[in-house]
Amino acid sequence: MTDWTDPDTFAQALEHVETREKGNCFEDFAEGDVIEHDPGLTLTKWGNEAWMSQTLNHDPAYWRPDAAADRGFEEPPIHPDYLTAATLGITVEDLSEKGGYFLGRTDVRFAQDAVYPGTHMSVESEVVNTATSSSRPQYGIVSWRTRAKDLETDDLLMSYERTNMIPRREPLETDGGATATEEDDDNDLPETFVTPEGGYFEDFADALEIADEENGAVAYRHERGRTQDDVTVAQLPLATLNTAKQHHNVDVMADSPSGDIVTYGDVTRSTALGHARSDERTWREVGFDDESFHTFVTPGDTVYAFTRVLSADDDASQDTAGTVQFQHIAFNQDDVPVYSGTRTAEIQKRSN
Ligand SMILES: C/C(=C\C(=O)O)C(=O)SCCNC(=O)CCNC(=O)[C@H](O)C(C)(C)COP(=O)(O)OP(=O)(O)OC[C@H]1O[C@@H](n2cnc3c(N)ncnc32)[C@H](O)[C@@H]1OP(=O)(O)O
Repeated sequence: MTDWTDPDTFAQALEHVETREKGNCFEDFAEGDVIEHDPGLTLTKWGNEAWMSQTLNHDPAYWRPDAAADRGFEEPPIHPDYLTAATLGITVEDLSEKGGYFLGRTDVRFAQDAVYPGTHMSVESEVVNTATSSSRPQYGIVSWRTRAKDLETDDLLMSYERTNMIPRREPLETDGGATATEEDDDNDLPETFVTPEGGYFEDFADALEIADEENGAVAYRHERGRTQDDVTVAQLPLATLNTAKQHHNVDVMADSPSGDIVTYGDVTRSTALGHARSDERTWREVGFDDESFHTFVTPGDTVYAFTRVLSADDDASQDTAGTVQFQHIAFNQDDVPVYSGTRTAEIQKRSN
């Protein structure tokens, strides 16, 4: 009788059987398609705290009831980064499990003042664009508009537009691109770099004024770094039901360009944002735009953050805050940018 567990026999069996594949290829997406994502996720205090602790988002308003009350929350709410990561995590099985890389995201907006633990989410995505990748004929580029709702009330919680590279079932016959353009080496970095004196709205507004007078920029780096480990690379994305093999299958990823599992883009950006927020008095997160993931982050890499202050506007949802627009750049131990994006946040005023 055949012993199917004999290693030689089993190796032969593996050669002959089909693999029950997961995920969709580029050809499976057509503009206008709406996909309702099956996995549900209940936003838990545990998930929230695991995410925030490991990404160094230690703002007391998300941890302590008294600090939450001071900020106008009923209880410590779900952190906007965890809400964002959990929304995207649920979509991976349908949208990008085939192996697509998360290239970027824009128009990230939060529809509620706060979302609380215990909220059951339902998430859907609409295909808004499909495009040929001129540089990589084995991939296409797909963008989706994703919306997360409260399953019970149907209220919108958040939405964004995300873009991924998605493997084609049939690689396109092209010359492979040759689209590289001459890099423009000219940079127009200012001579003066101003650092705000503190983390209140006025500190950012004052720094912008000084920079303006000196033809400079408000730009600085944050001291903290977070080295990527099993928890950040594999555990955090899996806790959002993100099934992307990039984050947890070392065997498959050994043959990929990164040669290793890679950090979930939302972990990279949330970690950099955590560093930045530790140097400011955040009141509310308003939104994010033009987010890009420039290169891989792998276990052992350290994520640092750099901030540029773009504008400060004395207008917010309440008088005790103003609105600041930042550009945040996450970079690694070799000073290579791995993520960039603009962020709009309400920042507390000093008089508060
Ligand atoms: C959740 C998840 C996965 C999932 O979801 O399941 C993850 O967390 S995974 C981890 C986070 N992620 C990464 O680790 C990727 C880091 N990144 C890279 O490693 C490199 O980026 C690359 C190897 C992928 C490509 O490398 P590269 O080929 O040198 O890159 P580029 O030439 O810049 O871009 C190629 C083509 O993508 C177009 N393009 C770029 N950015 C955008 C954008 N923002 N919007 C629309 N189109 C864009 C570009 O316009 C070009 O288009 P063409 O092919 O037509 O020229």
